[in-house]
Amino acid sequence: MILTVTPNPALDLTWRIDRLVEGGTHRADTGSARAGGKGLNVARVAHAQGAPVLALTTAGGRVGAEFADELKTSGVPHVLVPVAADTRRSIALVDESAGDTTIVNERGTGPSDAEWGALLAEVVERLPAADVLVISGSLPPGTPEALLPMLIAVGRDAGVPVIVDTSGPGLLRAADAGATVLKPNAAELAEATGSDDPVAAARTLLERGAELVLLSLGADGMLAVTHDDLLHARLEEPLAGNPTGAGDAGVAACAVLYAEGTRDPETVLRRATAWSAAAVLMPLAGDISPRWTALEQQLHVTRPDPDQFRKDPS
Ligand SMILES: O=P(O)(O)OC[C@@]1(O)O[C@H](CO)[C@@H](O)[C@@H]1O
Repeated sequence: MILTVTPNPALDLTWRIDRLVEGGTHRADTGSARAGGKGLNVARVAHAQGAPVLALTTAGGRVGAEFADELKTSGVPHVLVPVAADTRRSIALVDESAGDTTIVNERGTGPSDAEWGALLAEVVERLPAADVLVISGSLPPGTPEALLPMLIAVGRDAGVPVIVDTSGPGLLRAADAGATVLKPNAAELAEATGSDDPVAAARTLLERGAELVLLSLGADGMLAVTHDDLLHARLEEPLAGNPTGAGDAGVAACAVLYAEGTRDPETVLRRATAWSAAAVLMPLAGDISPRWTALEQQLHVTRPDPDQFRKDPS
């Protein structure tokens, strides 16, 4: 079973608009509201592909009630730890003409120490049945620094691989705490390490303890960086659509393979890139298109020159 933990869940609100105009008023058909946050998306994708999952997160207030309702309807197995603070919202405006999406993520309100304790206790209780632990998404303001290392430590103590997709200082903390796989995007990695050389920055995460860094490059595909290899997977032409949740689909692919005992970096990279691309074809985060198998076959996988990913300082 894949156990996902989402420390900062969100009710994902998505609207499709013809064209985003800064400062303009937009009209849209009724939008959708879905229980989101990165770990929820990972669980949804893996569940839809037939993998056993359990999504663990918190829910609180009026927004949390809507979040819980939608999650129940989705059929994704889950456990919600009740919290006092309102669950946050994440707003996605899908610009149909530009083919891109603008996101506003509320920062969220952190649970109390007792509520964090209850979430951690749930993780510990469920871990014996898990084959992999996924910790995904941002950490709400006020999250104790020790929380992420503690979550990773309980996963490691249970003997399961721990996959972490987070941003900010949490990324380095996760590497230090012994996360098995890290999945930053290029901007998150640059921000956390201060380096304009993504491959060198990914290798610093490996030195801190990870065995694999999956680095998403948006339209340019994904890199798999290990201690002794560098692989790049990409499609000939990038796909147009809604990229929200594409990275989560990549994490789901990695989790499914790790849960099955497949840790070969090239296999993981191919599946993660294909599921990410297949997510772009779907209107909402948390879904992937059945075209993923065809996309996987169309991928170009190379051992590139690491310098080609360096950001030109000019
Ligand atoms: O604020 P975070 O946790 O970094 O991101 C939250 C979020 O934007 O990420 C998902 C897409 O990856 C959305 O479903 C979700 O609400």
